[in-house]
Amino acid sequence: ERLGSRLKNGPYPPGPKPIPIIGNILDLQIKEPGPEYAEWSKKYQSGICFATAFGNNILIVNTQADADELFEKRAKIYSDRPQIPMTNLIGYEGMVPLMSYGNYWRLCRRICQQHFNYESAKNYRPIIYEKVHNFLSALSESPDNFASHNKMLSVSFAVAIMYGYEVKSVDDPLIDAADRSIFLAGGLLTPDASIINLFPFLAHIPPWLSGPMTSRKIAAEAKGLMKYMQESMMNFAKASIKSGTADASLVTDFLEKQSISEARKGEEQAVQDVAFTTYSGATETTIAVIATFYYLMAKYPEVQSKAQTEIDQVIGSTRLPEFDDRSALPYLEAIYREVMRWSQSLPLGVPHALTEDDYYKGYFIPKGTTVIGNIWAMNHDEDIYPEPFAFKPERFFDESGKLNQNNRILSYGFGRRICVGKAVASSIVWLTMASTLACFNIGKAKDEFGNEIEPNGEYHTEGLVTHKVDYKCSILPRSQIYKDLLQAEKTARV
Ligand code: HEM
Repeated sequence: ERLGSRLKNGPYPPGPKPIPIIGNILDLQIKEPGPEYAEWSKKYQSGICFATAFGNNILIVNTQADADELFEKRAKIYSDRPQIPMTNLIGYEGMVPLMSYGNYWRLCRRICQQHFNYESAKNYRPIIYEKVHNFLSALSESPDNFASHNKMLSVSFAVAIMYGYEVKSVDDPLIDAADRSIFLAGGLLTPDASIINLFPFLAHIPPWLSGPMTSRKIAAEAKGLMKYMQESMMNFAKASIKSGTADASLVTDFLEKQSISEARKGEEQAVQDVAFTTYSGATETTIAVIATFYYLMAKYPEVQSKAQTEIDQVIGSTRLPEFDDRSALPYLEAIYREVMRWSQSLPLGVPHALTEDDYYKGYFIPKGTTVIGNIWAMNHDEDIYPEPFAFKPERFFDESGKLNQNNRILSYGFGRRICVGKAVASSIVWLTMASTLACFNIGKAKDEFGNEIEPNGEYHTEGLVTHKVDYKCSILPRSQIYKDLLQAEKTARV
């Protein structure tokens, strides 16, 4: 049947030769798929490569030009998601990144857009200032607890803007429940380095092969924890409205609106789904980017001191950086772009799926194909980024010394499924970078004999997300003035 389809419709794009029945499963089960798939493009002389596994088709898109053509120009048919049967068992059918391209996704995406677009992202600025300054204060008190402070920054921000909930510590039971649920779900949706996410068929393999009873138990636990977090947060939001203490947030604003006018059918469920999605989408990714930034500042002191000189010249040392300073700090902007290019928290993005048969560059791509935008490959494309493994913010300047036009952050993905929180993410990451460089010198940690310790440069992948492995670095205040400024802010908030 497959051969008949190929003869009738034309060849599939090139790729490794499949083995009967299992297809390319062995080619796909690899530790670092981003670089490996990028190699396929060199080997097969094609920006798009094709593979199969147990009858499921996978298209790997390795170049920006092909991503633009398929995900952007042909967005109408390249915006679905591969359906993973485990999703419903875990109760994650309300997660926006996993939803199929239909009316319920449209409703959720519209809610996200209303709340996270560039203009709306400005409404979150007061909360971003508060959370970033809390983070810096905590760092100045206990710099060795960087990982915990970094987590606190992202989770406390996410639940504040979604539920108006204030996290007091990263050990908050509701945060624990959400994180454990996401961890367990990640293992089920992408066992064996994201295999089920790529090949939904595998979720149907017989019990004696997959041990689904264990999977079902884990799925039930993940679902229970997610429901516990969601319901507790909703109850908190309702109680805070009743007592007149509610802070503005997606959920509290919705509940208040609902009490005075009829909310659209299905909207309450959508608001709940968006809130939990935002928690999971906004936390791990942001944590990974900020951990990478601190690592790179410890590794590249010359980049750090150039940015600090720029900050000192533009802002001086009598106040902390503000969002209105952003356009006056081009070198810092280049650092933001380069950090986002150099490492990506989602190296293969989130897989899309094709809803109709398509023809591209003389190749046939069948309906239902899982389409992976290899962000890693595009961010390491030597034609666009010479010396792609070097950390060089200078690559974002033109010959006249001005920031160049390349301001597209590929790490946010593609087309109609592009990260809907990118304006919010950019704000929180940028302010963290600017404020960190104003307040601290990041350097290599030293051992007991005063020798510098190289920070650990490793990453590890859990599900689709790549995390920075913990490392040691030294974080020292640049001056008493910043310490006093942070202390004054903290006192004002209390
Ligand atoms: C630096 C941090 C972040 C990175 C690198 C990132 C990256 C991504 C990527 C690669 C996708 C998939 C795009 C595609 O399918 O082509 C995505 C989707 C998504 N992101 Fe983000 N993200 C970040 C932060 C955030 C934040 C802060 C929010 C919420 C405020 C958010 C909400 C979402 C949602 C809801 C989706 C699903 C969109 C859909 O399927 O329609 N993300 N993100």
